[in-house]
Amino acid sequence: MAIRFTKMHGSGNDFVVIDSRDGALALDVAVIRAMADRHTGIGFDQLLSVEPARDGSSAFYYGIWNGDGSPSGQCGNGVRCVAAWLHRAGALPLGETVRIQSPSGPVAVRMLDAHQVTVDMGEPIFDPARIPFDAPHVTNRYVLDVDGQPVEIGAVSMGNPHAVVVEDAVSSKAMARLGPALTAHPRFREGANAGFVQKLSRQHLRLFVHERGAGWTQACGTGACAAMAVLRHRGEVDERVQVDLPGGSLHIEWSGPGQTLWMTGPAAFVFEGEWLDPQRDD
Ligand SMILES: N[C@H](CCC[C@H](N)C(=O)O)C(=O)O
Repeated sequence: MAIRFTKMHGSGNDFVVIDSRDGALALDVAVIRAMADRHTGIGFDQLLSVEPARDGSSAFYYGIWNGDGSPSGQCGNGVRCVAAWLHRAGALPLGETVRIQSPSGPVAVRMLDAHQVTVDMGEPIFDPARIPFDAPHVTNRYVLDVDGQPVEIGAVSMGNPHAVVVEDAVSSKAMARLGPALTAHPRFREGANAGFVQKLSRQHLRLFVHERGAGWTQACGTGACAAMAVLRHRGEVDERVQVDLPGGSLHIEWSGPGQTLWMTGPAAFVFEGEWLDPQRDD
């Protein structure tokens, strides 16, 4: 079966976007993993499907799968690309705010221009039971045992689970080991995206993320939201923060508990193509 797709990226976090507004898409894990392969497939961090709305108040629903085939509840860079894709398809006028349903709930997107998107990401969730993260109650800091070593983290959900390590200078060797270890830590029973954030000032962060289901990525939108939210919750950053990731910068705005968090950043088109089922013999 041939599947048409659009290749996109948000600050270097790359995606395949598939039009399933007719609701007909049915992909199994094996096909997603084959498409994700950067040698024998298309290559992507996540696959995003644009589907008919599943509730009365959203314009569309979008599905999210990591390159390893695992599902996710939210994708910050991805939903900006879905918004730009809808705009290019004539389904989202510039400046109009539209609700898009995701597996973890609705977000609201607005095209500032053809390549910059601002997203109401909802309120960061610190309740361990909703992250999910194994802890008796909410605190600003948790200490995990990683291979016998104590590691201090913040834990938060943006519709997907995040472990945030705040370090002044994370050695790349330590980070290379800690990223996968935190992603697979048993206290995150559904896994976690592991962010390593350096505070350059109260308005400026540098972030590296080892993503659940995708590994180290050029950028992680929910990771940028999570890192800012953890530091804001500790009172260590202002309500408007620039987050620099290897692939680009995102702008996060959150005044605090009870308020919604906004993320603004780019969305870029790369190419369009057709996935040919590798089993086809023609
Ligand atoms: N790996 C994530 C999903 C993609 C998140 C990231 N690409 C973003 O921009 O937020 C997870 O399994 O929760």
